[in-house]
Amino acid sequence: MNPLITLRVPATSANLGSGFDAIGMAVSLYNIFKVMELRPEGEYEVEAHGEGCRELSSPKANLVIVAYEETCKRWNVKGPGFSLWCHNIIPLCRGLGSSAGAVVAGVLIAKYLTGYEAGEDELLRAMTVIEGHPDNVAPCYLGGMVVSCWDGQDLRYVNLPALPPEVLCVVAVPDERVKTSDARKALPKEVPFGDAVFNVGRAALLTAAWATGKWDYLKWGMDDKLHQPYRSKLFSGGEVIFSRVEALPECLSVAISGSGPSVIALVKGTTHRVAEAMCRTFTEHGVRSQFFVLDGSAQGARVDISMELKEALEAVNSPAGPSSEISAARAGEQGTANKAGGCR
Ligand SMILES: Nc1ncnc2c1ncn2[C@@H]1O[C@H](COP(=O)(O)OP(=O)(O)OP(=O)(O)O)[C@@H](O)[C@H]1O
Ligand SMILES: N[C@@H](CCO)C(=O)O
Repeated sequence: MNPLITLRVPATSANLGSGFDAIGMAVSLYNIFKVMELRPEGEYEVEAHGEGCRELSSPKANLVIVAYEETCKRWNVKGPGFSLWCHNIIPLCRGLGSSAGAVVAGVLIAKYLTGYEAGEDELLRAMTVIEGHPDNVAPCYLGGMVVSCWDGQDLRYVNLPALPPEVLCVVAVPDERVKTSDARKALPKEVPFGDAVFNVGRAALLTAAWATGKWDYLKWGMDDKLHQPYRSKLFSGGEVIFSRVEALPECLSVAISGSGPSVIALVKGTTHRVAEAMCRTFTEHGVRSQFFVLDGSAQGARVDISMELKEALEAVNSPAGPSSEISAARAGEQGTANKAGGCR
């Protein structure tokens, strides 16, 4: 059966050190979501593969569906239920924006299943309200490197130029999870004035250096005193990994990716020594890890709408609802609800 809607969303690395809650970049690792068929309002099925497939197979626990429902409520529109097929490559709770990818997908599905006329600004606002901060959802939706500011109601955002091909992102992902909500609880309620001033300068330098290609300034520009000193204690090896990786001349800069525990290094030149130093640090602290060498100029969310969507929406919105014969035949083709395959 052809999907009615196919979405591809990139992973994102937020903060980049100094840009807490404001700066983020899309990287070339993608989740795929497919809306396979429509169902009556409030009825969902999920077939999840890959990362977290067991926990994400329950519609109630699946953030794509939660975000879809919240968006319909925000826009005060009724949307049909649907069966969702997902292939998740982005590791969960590792600081690579898995939740943002799910939120972006849920909001976009709401747009296409309800026909609500939301432009780019409203889509990004709806995504930010659900995620709580814009620095993952903005690059996930728009692609590339994005600077964004959110006051709880309005959002301003600017895309910076993409990383040049000679600068790559090495991301080491340890085999332990840190939920963003826990990583936020580890932050202090107040910070010394000097630390705030430190970060203003660093974040300004980061964006100016990025805009003008002064990559050698990243080591300064990505330095941070607002969150990394507190969060590096939350994962094994976090307190030593930076100094080891920064010592390598090919490493331009290193930061906790998002709320951690993954660590991202921007590298000019060969990547293997940086990847090896990161993974060795995790191994020495008793944690297995994997690494990815990623492109930091990834495209944002991509949506493909099938020709059959209009017809399917008309059928589900008709007073009789979807024909039970069609539903039965499609359920037979698709297999049982919540079927999980290729689980990791
Ligand atoms: N592909 C997905 N489909 C549905 N829900 C997802 C998916 N990926 C993540 N989630 C939800 O998001 C939660 C993880 O969000 P969390 O913000 O803690 O981590 P993260 O987004 O991976 O990291 P960070 O925000 O630091 O980049 C999961 O526990 C799950 O509830
Ligand atoms: N800015 C967010 C990104 C992770 O979602 C944080 O660091 O908590």
